[in-house]
Amino acid sequence: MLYSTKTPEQKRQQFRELLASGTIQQFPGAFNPLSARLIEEKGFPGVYISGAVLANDLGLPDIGLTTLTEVATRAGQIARMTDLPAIVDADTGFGEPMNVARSVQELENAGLAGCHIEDQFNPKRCGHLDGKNVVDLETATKRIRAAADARRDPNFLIMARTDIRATEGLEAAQDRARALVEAGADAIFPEAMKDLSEFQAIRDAVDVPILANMTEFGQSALFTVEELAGVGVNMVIYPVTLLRSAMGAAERTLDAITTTGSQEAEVGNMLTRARLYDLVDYEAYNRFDTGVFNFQVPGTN
Ligand SMILES: C[C@](O)(C(=O)O)[C@H](CC(=O)O)C(=O)O
Ligand SMILES: [Mg+2]
Repeated sequence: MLYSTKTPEQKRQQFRELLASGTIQQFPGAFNPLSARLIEEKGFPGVYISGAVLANDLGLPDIGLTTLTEVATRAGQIARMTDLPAIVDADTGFGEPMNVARSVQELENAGLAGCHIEDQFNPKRCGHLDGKNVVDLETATKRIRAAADARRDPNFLIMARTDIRATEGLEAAQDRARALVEAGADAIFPEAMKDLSEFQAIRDAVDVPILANMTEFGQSALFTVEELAGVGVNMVIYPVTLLRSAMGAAERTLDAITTTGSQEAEVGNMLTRARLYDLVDYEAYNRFDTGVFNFQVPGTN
């Protein structure tokens, strides 16, 4: 009821244990707080919060237009609706290394279990598009060092994302991944890997957990969780998947209303009223209300 029953510290500890478990972890992307509850109910171990989704949800393209305040607020709303650890996409960290330090503290305050910070130039773009630029090694490592030094909870996970594969190739990505770990990264997100052997190459380069981004319509094929586990990937995200599904469903329903004059044809695909009430834990609020209001004050009647 109301919100998570676990503290952010407990969730960060839980996240560290999941990553150390030796089993690959699947984190679907929540597009709002309610979808985080659905992810938890379906048995997933954690929630991803995508920068692309946060931007697109506001009707904006994913080019670094969202502010730290917007991202921390929305990510916090999502994180507090679930007992699962939630990690957030912090883009380039919202500025210079000093800003990155502040960003990490704000995301800690918002109850997140970790974040990833990438080595793109600002304005950044989706990692699966052409025309990306990455910052030099010194700038990239300074961002990560600032992030790692700024956290107060040692379990808050700092993941370094590198976009360098697209511009300088796989060996450069291996070198950069090693340098980012050296700078304090707890995990590596190698962006836009072309095939499984590339994930394997990153696995061979570093000892920390690595993440695979299974975003649709991108550079990587949609590998199965078994395939990714086979090359040593520790966690996989489906960042925009639920937003794409939900918006696809919304478009079909709007078209049905237009073409048939009613939404009737789509009702079977909708979450029922009962399921929706279930997700918001309606029943528990009823019980709470009854408990509060059904009492007698001794001696007054
Ligand atoms: C993972 C990602 O950074 C995101 O914001 O979700 C995006 C996803 C996408 O645009 O499909 C990315 O840059 O890969
Ligand atoms: Mg992003």
